[in-house]
Amino acid sequence: MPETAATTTRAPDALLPLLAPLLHPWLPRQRWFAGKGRRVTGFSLDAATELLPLDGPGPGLLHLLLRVEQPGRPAGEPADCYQLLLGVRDRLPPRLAPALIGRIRQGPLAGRAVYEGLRDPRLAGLLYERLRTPGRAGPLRFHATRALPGGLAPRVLDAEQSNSSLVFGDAYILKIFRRVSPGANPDLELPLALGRAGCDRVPGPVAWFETADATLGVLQPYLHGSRDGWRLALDALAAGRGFTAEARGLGRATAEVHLALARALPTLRLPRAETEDLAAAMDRRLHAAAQAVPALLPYVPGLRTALAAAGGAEGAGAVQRVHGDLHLGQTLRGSDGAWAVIDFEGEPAKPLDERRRPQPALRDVAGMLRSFDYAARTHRPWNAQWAARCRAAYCAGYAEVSGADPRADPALLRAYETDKAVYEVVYEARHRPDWLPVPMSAIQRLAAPA
Ligand SMILES: Nc1ncnc2c1ncn2[C@@H]1O[C@H](COP(=O)(O)OP(=O)(O)O)[C@@H](O)[C@H]1O
Ligand SMILES: O=P(O)(O)O[C@H]1O[C@H](CO)[C@@H](O[C@H]2O[C@H](CO)[C@@H](O)[C@H](O)[C@H]2O)[C@H](O)[C@H]1O
Repeated sequence: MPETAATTTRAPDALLPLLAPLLHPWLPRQRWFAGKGRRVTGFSLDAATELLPLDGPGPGLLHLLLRVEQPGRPAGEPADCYQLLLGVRDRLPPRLAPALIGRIRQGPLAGRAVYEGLRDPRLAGLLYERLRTPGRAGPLRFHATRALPGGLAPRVLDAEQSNSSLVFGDAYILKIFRRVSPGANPDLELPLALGRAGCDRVPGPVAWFETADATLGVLQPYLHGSRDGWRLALDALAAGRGFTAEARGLGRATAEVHLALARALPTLRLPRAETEDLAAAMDRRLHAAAQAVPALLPYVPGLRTALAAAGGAEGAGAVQRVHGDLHLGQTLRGSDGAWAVIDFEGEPAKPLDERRRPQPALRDVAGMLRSFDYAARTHRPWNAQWAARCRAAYCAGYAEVSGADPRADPALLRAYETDKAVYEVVYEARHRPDWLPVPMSAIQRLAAPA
């Protein structure tokens, strides 16, 4: 693969002391920073690539794979690795002032402003140009599956969540993974497989970039004019409208995706010992969660009972690749009314090999059922009936396409809902403490006898 332009891979030892004082206060404030609530005790660099020189006349663009040391890491596990794209300029134009991270204090680059490179259209445009022109830049490899148009204006998507996304000319969206783990990211792997299986519910990747062992970013068609299921659900609630037709359509779309994943990738029937392992893993997650969020402690015995069903329930052993973090915010309804499913990364807090493991398709169904509950709970007054009707319509739509009604295995569904609600408690405690009561109300329900 050709080196597509002059690229310097900086000696990390020289850069890190200059950047560390700036990154130290900035990093924990980012929504996508997964290590919230734990001190940052040090940094190291896996790679530092100058996509544009830092000491040239124009803005520099520095790509970093940064390891962040924090206490409490299990023995033998590496520190979390984050992908950063830093802009470096002498003078920051006023429109980029909000993107400032800090100014370098010493060395040959002293006085230069370091800022979020993705917020600079010039630098974001350069990244897109790299994707259009497959090749290498230091350790970074760029791939494209088709010819892509040039000259598309970039903008950052402000709905910043676990990752960062850039839209180019309302034609393509580039997701930059923030926490990077070795292995194929399912957000590239699954949409590619779904495309091969002829599933048109998922926008297919048209370009991506990676290192030898990790996926770093994926470009896919931007569904211009679409609205996400979460916003649509909240709008319906605010207007006092039901959402059952939409929920049924979502159930149908989920089943189509599951059927296509089962065609494209292996499905398995696990022996009882292995389903017991799945249930044991849920139990371990519950205990870890209760340590992290003590409010869970009184509910642990009841939740354990609900989780145990995952070991022995009827359908527990039928597993396949799944979405892994399905909720209303991962669905988009186009102007034609058709639903698309996005973000196949799985739960960002879980290790990659766990996210890629085949699981019962009910895991995704349970995720979406939780989401209807979330939407209803964020509305005042709480509209329990609205959620119940959506949940029933979603399951009915799913059954119409797949031939299997998720409600036929209530104990298994409840186990997966419980696992999801436990995950949500930890997620909210870390990222949005004000939202903690939402999954806690589900915890109370799920911990009570069925
Ligand atoms: N193909 C797409 N077309 C239109 N909007 C999209 C598309 N993919 C993602 N989005 C928008 O970007 C947001 C973030 O994307 P997502 O994949 O969920 O990222 P994250 O992993 O950061 O949660 C979504 O909520 C959605 O609004
Ligand atoms: O979309 P992400 O991959 O970043 O997923 C994470 O963030 C979600 C919130 O943005 C979180 O979802 C939870 O909140 C939603 C409402 O904001 C709700 O619809 C979901 O049902 C609920 O799980 C998700 O869990 C987390 O992984």
